[in-house]
Amino acid sequence: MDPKRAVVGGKAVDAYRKALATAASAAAYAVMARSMARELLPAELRWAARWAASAARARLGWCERERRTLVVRSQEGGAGGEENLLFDAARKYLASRLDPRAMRRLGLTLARAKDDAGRASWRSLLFLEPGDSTVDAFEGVEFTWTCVEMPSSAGGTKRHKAKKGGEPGGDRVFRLELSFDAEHTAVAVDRYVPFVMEAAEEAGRRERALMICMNEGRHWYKISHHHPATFDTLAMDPALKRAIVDDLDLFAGRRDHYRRIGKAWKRGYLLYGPPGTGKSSLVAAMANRLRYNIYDLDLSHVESNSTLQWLLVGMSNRSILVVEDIDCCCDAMSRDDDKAPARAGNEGRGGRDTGNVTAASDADAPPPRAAPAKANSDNNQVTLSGLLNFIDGLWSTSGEERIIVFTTNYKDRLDPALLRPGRMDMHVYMGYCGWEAFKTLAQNYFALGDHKLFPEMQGLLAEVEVTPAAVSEMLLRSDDADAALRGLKELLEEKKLQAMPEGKQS
Ligand SMILES: Nc1ncnc2c1ncn2[C@@H]1O[C@H](COP(=O)(O)OP(=O)(O)OP(=O)(O)O)[C@@H](O)[C@H]1O
Repeated sequence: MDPKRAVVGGKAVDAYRKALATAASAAAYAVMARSMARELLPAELRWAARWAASAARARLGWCERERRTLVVRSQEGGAGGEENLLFDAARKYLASRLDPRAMRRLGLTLARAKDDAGRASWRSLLFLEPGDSTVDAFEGVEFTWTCVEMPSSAGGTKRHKAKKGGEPGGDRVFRLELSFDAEHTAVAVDRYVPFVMEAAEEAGRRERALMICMNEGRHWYKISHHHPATFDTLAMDPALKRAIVDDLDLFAGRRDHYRRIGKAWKRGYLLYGPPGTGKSSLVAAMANRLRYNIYDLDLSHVESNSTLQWLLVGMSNRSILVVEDIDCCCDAMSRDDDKAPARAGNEGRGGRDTGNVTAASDADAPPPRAAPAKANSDNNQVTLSGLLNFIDGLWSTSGEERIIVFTTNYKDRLDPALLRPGRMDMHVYMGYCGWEAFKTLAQNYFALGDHKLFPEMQGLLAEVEVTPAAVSEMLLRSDDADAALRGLKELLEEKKLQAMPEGKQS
């Protein structure tokens, strides 16, 4: 062995021994001093010494802050009580906040969720292990969540324990403790706890499978909604897309605003443009963004205003009511009304009746004349005014967070009642495929940001009317981007030729 290294090693061992001896004697002195003080000093003097120490700490700003703790048990009122919804919400909220990279130890479990149609799905869920804590910040205040294991006798029935607040399949029961500085009690109770509940609800909504509901008789039939359209995949003018997204986000976050101004929390969009320009895709993108269910109302299957009312009140909150091709519905309703003059003057509820469906604007229609009783008894034919009145009236107060979308290929054919200001809040034109829309499609289909055919494509798209649906169809034809773009170029050239006056085609 190198003698130099042996000397250095020996010195290190000596230094370590000395440090150990010093630490041991310091600890022994401390223990001795504390027991001497306890025996020799009277209680009053000890109390005074403690008081002086804490006063000194307070002066120097070292005072320990007063803390408050809210205990969130899995069952209200202890064992066997009602399930505590806040416990569930807090667990869900924490699951979305816990970061496995930042924590030494975390629980992981599988949770079973059911969608509105009763279909089950599984997802993994992180949770705090007993004895562990995590800190969350809200409005600049630190909140500490701690998971505490409860004595087994306090946990309720075995079945209950396994279901709520317990380890899946086990019989251990936990509670959550939320602690914070006492001065922030109002923030905790008035704002943080509601925020946690809201965030947990939102997390639940994000996980929930979406449904599309179709009417039959007075009922809605639900099926899962898996339309993959999103605002990223929608090919349309970027500024218009941004405006719609902003409008939707503003709407969805405005519960208090709508309450304050005393208006129903609903918003109407009229989507118009040629077939195949993405109106239905836009509705799907809206639903996917907001996590709303879609209610696709087929008015041709609705026999009467009363059926319509049943259907509308049967819709859930946070949903989109869609009436496609509303111009055709208006036509059909107008024709019905022409054929049945006896019904005139008796449509709708609450006396907001126009009687004349073509003049469905409730604002402009003359007051209805008293109608014969017979006419009243069979006046239930569904009308545009019935639909609009109900959407504006009773229905809008029977639920919250509703979006109404009417689509049409022919805006100019619409009844003026539909276009009246305040009825459809936003009119969105879905047009032919322009250069920007094409770039989105090229990106979606082939992850292409650029291509040698792009300059030519840009020129052709400026001259030719082609729908995004037709472009999508050409891009779908091949997995090879070059081949697909060549096919599309041929289609555009052909369309350009067709659009030329006959003499100029060569
Ligand atoms: N703007 C678009 N962005 C992306 N894809 C689109 C767009 N427009 C159409 N498509 C494609 O074409 C298909 C048909 O489009 P969609 O049904 O949304 O059009 P539409 O305007 O609702 O037509 P219609 O008026 O006939 O109901 C979609 O499934 C999609 O693949």
